[in-house]
Amino acid sequence: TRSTRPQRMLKAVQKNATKGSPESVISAIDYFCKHSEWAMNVGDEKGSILDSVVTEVNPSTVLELGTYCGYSTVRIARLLSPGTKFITLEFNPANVTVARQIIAHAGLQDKVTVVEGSSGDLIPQMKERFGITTFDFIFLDHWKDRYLPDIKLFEECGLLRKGSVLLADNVICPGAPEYLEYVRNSPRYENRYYPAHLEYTKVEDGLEKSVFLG
Ligand SMILES: Nc1ncnc2c1ncn2[C@@H]1O[C@H](/C=C/CNC(=O)c2cc([N+](=O)[O-])cc(O)c2O)[C@@H](O)[C@H]1O
Ligand SMILES: [Mg+2]
Repeated sequence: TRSTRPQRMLKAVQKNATKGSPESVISAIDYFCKHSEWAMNVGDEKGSILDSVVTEVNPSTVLELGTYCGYSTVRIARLLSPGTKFITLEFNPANVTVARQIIAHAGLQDKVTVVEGSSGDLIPQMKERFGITTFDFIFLDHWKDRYLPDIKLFEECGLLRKGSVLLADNVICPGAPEYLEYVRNSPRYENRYYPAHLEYTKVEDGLEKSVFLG
């Protein structure tokens, strides 16, 4: 049967990227998406903004929602200090398999734990299963209608502390209007919008950074 786009992306990484080099894995995926097949990775333009926020926060605990093929996982993991606890959640087992291989090709398999399952089920398990108290940095890039229920889940489960930073992809395209309205109208968050473009296109998109005020 025909291969899937994530499988073709993995092949492109294994063929073109230097093993153990996160930068070459990132470049190989961006090249694949620009010249072979578009894919919903955060991409290089928004990826640079992601890099700058991760570097600024310098988190000790990180959560990513929606691993997909592991592109943003590699971008984040390559910037983390030793000893940082980084968990990424993905409910499609085929994507978990591809992501783990792309992350391993970058040599970052010891920096991040890819957990198969849905955020709705796994977020309430973070404390007991992974020994997490609170997350310093959270990257939201899964189904857009899950952003709002999941931020409420973070609050309910006590997984945010004063200063926790949430960064949400695609708040313009495909859009997460209910999430945006929530964080921008809540007195518990300080927000900043980073304008950019939908990965590998000229379509307007951007990232919303929200700092929990406690
Ligand atoms: N609740 C959940 N728990 C765990 N994993 C979950 C999840 N919901 C979705 N996922 C996984 O996260 C990825 C989905 C991303 C949705 N992004 C998108 O739909 C998307 C679309 C465009 N676009 O259409 O232009 C551009 C983008 O940058 C995008 O991120 C898939 O790998 C999916 O299996
Ligand atoms: Mg996205």
